[in-house]
Amino acid sequence: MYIVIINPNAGSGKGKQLFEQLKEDELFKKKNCRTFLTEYDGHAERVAEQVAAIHHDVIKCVIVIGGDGTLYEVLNGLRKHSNITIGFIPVGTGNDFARGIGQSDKGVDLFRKLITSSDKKMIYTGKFSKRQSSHRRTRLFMNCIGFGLDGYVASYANRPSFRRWIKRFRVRPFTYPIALVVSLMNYKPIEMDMEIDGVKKSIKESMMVTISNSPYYGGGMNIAPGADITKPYFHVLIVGPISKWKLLFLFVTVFFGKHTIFKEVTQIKAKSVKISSPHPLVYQVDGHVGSCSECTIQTGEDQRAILIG
Ligand SMILES: Nc1ncnc2c1ncn2[C@@H]1O[C@H](COP(=O)(O)OP(=O)(O)OP(=O)(O)O)[C@@H](O)[C@H]1O
Repeated sequence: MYIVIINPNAGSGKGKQLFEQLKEDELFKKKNCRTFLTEYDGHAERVAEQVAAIHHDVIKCVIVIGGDGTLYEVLNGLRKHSNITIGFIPVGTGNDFARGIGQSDKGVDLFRKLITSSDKKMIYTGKFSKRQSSHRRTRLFMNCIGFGLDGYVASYANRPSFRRWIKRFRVRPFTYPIALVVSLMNYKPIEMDMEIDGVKKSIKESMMVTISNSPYYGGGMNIAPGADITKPYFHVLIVGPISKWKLLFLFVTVFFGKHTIFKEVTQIKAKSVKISSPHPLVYQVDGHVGSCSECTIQTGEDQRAILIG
């Protein structure tokens, strides 16, 4: 059985457009895919969880049609069923997961490839656990988790009014760069303590810390050049104190993966990172925004098969 979970709103309506095309596709009709359209934030996760609980032994693959945020939700909905393969058709704003695994096909063609081929990639999913008041909550992620400026940019980019503006002026590929420029205006560096593979590091001032499983984020920014989701370690990037103008310039070079040559940038490979701060830290994880004062991030344990077509 194929399960297809579609976010119709992803990519400002691209999800819905693709669904309309798929409904006319012979292979889609023949395979009798069970299709679910998401209706709200968190719906994809609920659907994936419920469907897997009932049909886990007959599901061939869960195909996600959406952006990285929808993929993140489905991954978490399936977290008790690591044997279920995921297929992903990107129709989002950023599409960084697909870029990271080198998937260039799109739309109906990609759907046909995923259904007819059995080529899979085993990937490591990241895991983060934050302390919220008295309890801990563990979640999985595909691409990256970023603290500080990263969180502010994602939060701005997710605002419905900003998304409407982006759609109106047809500047969707520039969603994250524009959000970055606006967020930077009022941004203040963060203070934190880190523990990287057990080694303590106290950071008085940092613009951002990004822990990446995959090279890209923000719609094609090569934030962790060389990161590989099939390897059991993260690329941790720490940007120290830096002027706002220089940081803007640094972000131009991120598209070419050249930002690591700046003296303010430190890049470390690690399996486990612990972050704590006396102040709430805003973060983004695969485009979802949150805040916490302590977080542990790990990789190397959870593996999952991804259909690559
Ligand atoms: N029907 C819906 N209406 C509004 N929001 C939705 C709906 N379905 C899902 N969502 C929420 O929209 C969020 C963003 O969607 P998604 O990430 O798929 O697209 P995107 O933001 O365009 O792409 P990207 O993450 O690649 O930048 C999802 O994480 C989910 O919480």
